[in-house]
Amino acid sequence: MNGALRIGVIGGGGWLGGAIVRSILNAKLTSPQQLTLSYRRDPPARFPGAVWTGDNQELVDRSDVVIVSVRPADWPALAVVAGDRLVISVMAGIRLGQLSEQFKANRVVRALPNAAAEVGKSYTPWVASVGVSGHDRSIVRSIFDACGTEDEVVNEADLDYLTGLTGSGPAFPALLAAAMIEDAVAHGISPDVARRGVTAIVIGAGHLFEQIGEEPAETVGRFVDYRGTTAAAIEAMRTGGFDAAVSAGLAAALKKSVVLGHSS
Ligand SMILES: NC(=O)C1=CN([C@@H]2O[C@H](COP(=O)(O)OP(=O)(O)OC[C@H]3O[C@@H](n4cnc5c(N)ncnc54)[C@H](OP(=O)(O)O)[C@@H]3O)[C@@H](O)[C@H]2O)C=CC1
Ligand SMILES: O=C(O)[C@@H]1CCC=N1
Repeated sequence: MNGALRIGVIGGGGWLGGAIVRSILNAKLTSPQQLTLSYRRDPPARFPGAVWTGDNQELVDRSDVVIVSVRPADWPALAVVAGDRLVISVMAGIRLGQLSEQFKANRVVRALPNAAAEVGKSYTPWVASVGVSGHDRSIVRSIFDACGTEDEVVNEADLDYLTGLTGSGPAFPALLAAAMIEDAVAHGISPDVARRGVTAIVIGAGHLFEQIGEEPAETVGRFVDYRGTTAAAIEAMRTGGFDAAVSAGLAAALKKSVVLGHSS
């Protein structure tokens, strides 16, 4: 990808939009001067050299690629014409057909990064409309590879499910970690030690999956077979409804993802 690509990010000062901009700049996909970012209220004091505007049509006109990163409830108010530009939405729930119609564009991609984009460790599934070319696909890959890893998926139903699984995903180890820290502190462990220990566990488990390539289910099975403290904990957690709670949570996220598209 060359540095001349003109990229616009609608909502570029937000949580996810800002994380994508930082990743794009770190990867040198473009220069600050070729970036146009939009805000709603006040121009954020971030990304020196980039052009900030409150006018989204100006952003579109200055860009070859337009990333849309406003909340689903705010996107109906975005009355811009993208024409032949590549439009990449990272909004949960909003469908390709809705995007094409609203932005009057036929090169449209629906992607779902996650909060780990802030540290270049997002996983981003994405799906493209029929008008998206091979060259467009390489642009999409380069943007989301800059944020972590990515996969093109085959249909929007997969993306709806993955919105709840990987889009929401960093919150789930955080939920487990928060519960573990709370339990440790309740047992008299100092909050610092509890936090350091639990953080090391989350990172260590991730590295085991990534570097050794063991399936998580195999890890669990190895510990269950060991018949020690871990097996006792796993069996008590499962008896307490752990697997059912995870399934119920992911079903709720999927439902919300579909509802977001219908209600926006
Ligand atoms: N955060 C996450 O972990 C993830 C978020 N997403 C998706 O990313 C999108 C953005 O979410 P997130 O970054 O968390 O939300 P934020 O609220 O942090 O960011 C949204 C930004 O959009 C701005 N904005 C709203 N309307 C306009 C407008 N008309 N023109 C220009 N800017 C506008 C807001 O400005 P202001 O502050 O002035 O209102 C805000 O800065 C959502 O659709 C969400 O579904 C997807 C995956 C993960
Ligand atoms: O919670 C949310 O709605 C956003 C979209 C997916 C992940 N975070």
